[in-house]
Amino acid sequence: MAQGDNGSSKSSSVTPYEEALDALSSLITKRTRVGDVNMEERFNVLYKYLKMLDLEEAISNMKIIHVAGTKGKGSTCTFTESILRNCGFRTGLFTSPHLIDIRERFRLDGVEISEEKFLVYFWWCYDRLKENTDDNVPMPTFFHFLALLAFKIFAAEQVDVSIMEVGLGGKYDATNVVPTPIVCGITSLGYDHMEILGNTLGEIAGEKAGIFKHRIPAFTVPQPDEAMHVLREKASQLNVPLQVVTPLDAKLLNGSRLALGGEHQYINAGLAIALCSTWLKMNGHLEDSYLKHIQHTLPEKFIKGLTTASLQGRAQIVPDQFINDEIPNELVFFLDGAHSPESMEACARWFSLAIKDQDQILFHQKLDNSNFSNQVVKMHNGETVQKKSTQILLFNCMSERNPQLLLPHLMKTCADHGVYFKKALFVPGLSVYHKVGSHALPATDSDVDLSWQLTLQRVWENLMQGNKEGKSNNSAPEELNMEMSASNCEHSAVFSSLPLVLKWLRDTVQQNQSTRFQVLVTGSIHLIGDMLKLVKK
Ligand SMILES: Nc1ncnc2c1ncn2[C@@H]1O[C@H](COP(=O)(O)OP(=O)(O)OP(=O)(O)O)[C@@H](O)[C@H]1O
Repeated sequence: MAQGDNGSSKSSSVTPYEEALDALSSLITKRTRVGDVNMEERFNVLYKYLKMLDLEEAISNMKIIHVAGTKGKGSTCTFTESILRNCGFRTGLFTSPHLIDIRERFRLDGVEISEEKFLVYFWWCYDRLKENTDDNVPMPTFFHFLALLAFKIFAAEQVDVSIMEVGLGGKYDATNVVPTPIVCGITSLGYDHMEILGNTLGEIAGEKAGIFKHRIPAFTVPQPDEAMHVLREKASQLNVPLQVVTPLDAKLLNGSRLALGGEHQYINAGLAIALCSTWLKMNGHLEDSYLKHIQHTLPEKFIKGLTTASLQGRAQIVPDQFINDEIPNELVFFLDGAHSPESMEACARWFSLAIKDQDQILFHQKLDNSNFSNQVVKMHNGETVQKKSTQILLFNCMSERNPQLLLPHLMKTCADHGVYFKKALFVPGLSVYHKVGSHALPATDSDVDLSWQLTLQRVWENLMQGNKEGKSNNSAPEELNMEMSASNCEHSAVFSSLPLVLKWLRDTVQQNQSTRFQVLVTGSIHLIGDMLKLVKK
């Protein structure tokens, strides 16, 4: 029987799945900072766990694609999985973090693992580790356990290819126990997790290049010189043939669109194509000559993979279901889990283009269906007015991040595209980051500490003061009633919870029927997960 956090037995109302999540939560420890612990020593313990789980041989036989990087790992892995699945292979995909359910991290043939299978493999690993660990070799930490579980699942399910996304860094990441991957990929590098990985791009690149293995081919995307220099140096030390892949040329998709939105996805797609073609070649499925052609034409199965892949919370557009029944498309959420300066820019570019695209789509819908009046709205007094779009920012980021870096990148890139936010809303996350399952939800809304959100608000208001010329191009609504916010300033507001934000947005939409609200939700993948839980109910 699993024990609760306070040591008491769980009541019988706890489902087996919740019971497993409770056990998983017990493995969560505070994140290690450099100097706290010997990273190498901690990494090396993983080999003991592999032995306990009898996974050593299975891992060395797996046909693994291993991907590290700062931005685009999840997207690159998702494209890679989708391409190889469409080529007819059984796939296993391990990614992080998850948005709503931990099982999103383990996909078999493109679908998250079923609860039944998860439970079987979970307890198989957990129980064995419990039996074999002690004070000298304690239970693995949360992420170590998840990576071990992924290896177990993919081995037992006998997938043809395992695509493993590094959780953090590379060299000492739990996924790096793989001895001989088929091919490695390094996505776009930038500044993130500097407290753990180092302060320069060179140091960060060095950590990520820690996934390179002797003579195993590796690919990367165009990188800043400082990072590329280190990647090349590390590659040559290990005789790794390292190639730089250019972004996918959109023309190769024969008029279709990439399934994941944003210009940056062409970089990730280019890398995914290189990883897949190398994996196919190394496993005897592609001729060399064919690989040369791939620069000029893409096989249909590759196109299908790239245009049907799916990943939640990255450039995802979700119309609010609640509003939609009555007034279509008045409140639309643009969700993107960007949380580093570079990804903020990518996200801002995507949002700025996507809102224009959305207006286009609605305009065409109107032409196709004369009853669907989305550009023009009839007011209570019978008057018809032209509908306007207003942009709202909904933001939160973890306190380790520097809002002085993130928010200016976001504001400037949007402004460069002529997009100005009517209001920025700051709100704490709903779930507790370091818990899973029912533990992830706080017991009560009261006593929420809003000091971080008030700091974010100050940064935003200062930016707006310094940017007076960047006036809003949204002419409506004139007044937004911010009654429910904890702190209302000229350009922003702080709310104490996401449900309150959602209620305020829905009320505001009702009160401003001539306006379409386009809400960019970003800054934290956890915020995106919380938002999806609320709006997709
Ligand atoms: N090649 C890229 N260059 C810059 N930004 C990118 C790129 N790819 C993705 N992004 C941005 O990063 C966000 C996260 O994308 P993705 O999940 O693919 O990356 P990740 O490396 O797995 O990130 P995480 O740090 O969340 O694990 C996206 O929502 C987008 O804003």
